[in-house]
Amino acid sequence: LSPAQRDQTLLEERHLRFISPLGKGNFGCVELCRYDPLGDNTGELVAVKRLQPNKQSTLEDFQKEVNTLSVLYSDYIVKYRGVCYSMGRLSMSLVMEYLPYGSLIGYLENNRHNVNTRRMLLFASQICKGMEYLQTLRYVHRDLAARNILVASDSLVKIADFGLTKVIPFNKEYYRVTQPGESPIFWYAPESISESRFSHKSDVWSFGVVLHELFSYCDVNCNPKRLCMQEMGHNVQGTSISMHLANILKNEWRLPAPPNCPPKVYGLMKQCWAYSFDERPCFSSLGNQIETIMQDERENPKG
Ligand SMILES: CCS(=O)(=O)N1CC(CC#N)(n2cc(-c3nc(Nc4ccc(C(=O)OC(C)(C)C)cc4)nc4[nH]ccc34)cn2)C1
Repeated sequence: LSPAQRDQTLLEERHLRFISPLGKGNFGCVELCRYDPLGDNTGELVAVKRLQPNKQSTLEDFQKEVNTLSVLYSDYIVKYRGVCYSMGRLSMSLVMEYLPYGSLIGYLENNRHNVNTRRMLLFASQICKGMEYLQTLRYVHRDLAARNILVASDSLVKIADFGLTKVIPFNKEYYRVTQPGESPIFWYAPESISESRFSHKSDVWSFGVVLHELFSYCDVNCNPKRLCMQEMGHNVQGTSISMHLANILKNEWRLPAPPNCPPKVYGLMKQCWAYSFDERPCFSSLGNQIETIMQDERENPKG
């Protein structure tokens, strides 16, 4: 964006009217606000991510997240609306479109009985398209999980929360992080767990875990962390949890098929969970396979 255009996305803190909290994470929180410059309640509802300045999260990291989201244009990625500086640029807020149905986890828990296989496959194909777009810009999301997928309507989901997103350098096919921080290791590919290597193919692994969450209706009793901890036995002595997890994955253990999950869908998950990253499918191949399964579902609906 040119400096002049960029100013359009420079919003004024004083026009943001707080309404209610929407979500919370380790480095920030998200609020529902109305951006109401006319002061007559005709302004747009927006989701505002406030930076919780603490030791880990810095203004610099947050600025990178804003810079990432501000250049992404996809129907399947939450829209950037602008940025607000406050405390004389010592703090900032990221303003985004408000998605009324909230996170995929809450949506599936509350709508379990009217979300059938076809709808789940539609959501899966939308996430896949969003990830395919991200890949064209050489971004790896690094935190693809149902908790970071938002529901715009009964037939549209979007990828959100680009706090861990990194650009892969042009001379490499992966990104290596130094400080793993609060890692969601139960969504991580083996090479991400043991070598902190992140690539489009490690995002594909996480996509497989999101498929598992989708077809488990995000049921808390069979979420990835719980199933992995059960497999490892809760008495993980000595070896760190991540070492233990890396071992069971190396010994070919994988998340079990969710109850009533169509075999072809579990087959997709298994492809995403190929131990070596070059055997995992790319997002465009996954998208095509999902479309094919959707076609079969249309012809002989089971779920
Ligand atoms: C990681 C640290 S984080 O703190 O930055 N953080 C958490 C995060 C995880 C992700 N993604 N998050 C994003 C939103 C969010 N929510 C929404 N709408 C809704 C609509 C309804 C509801 C709802 O019913 O909620 C209750 C509490 C059950 C009543 C919730 C949210 N629209 C959005 N547009 C852009 C972001 C965004 C919320 N949490 C990102």
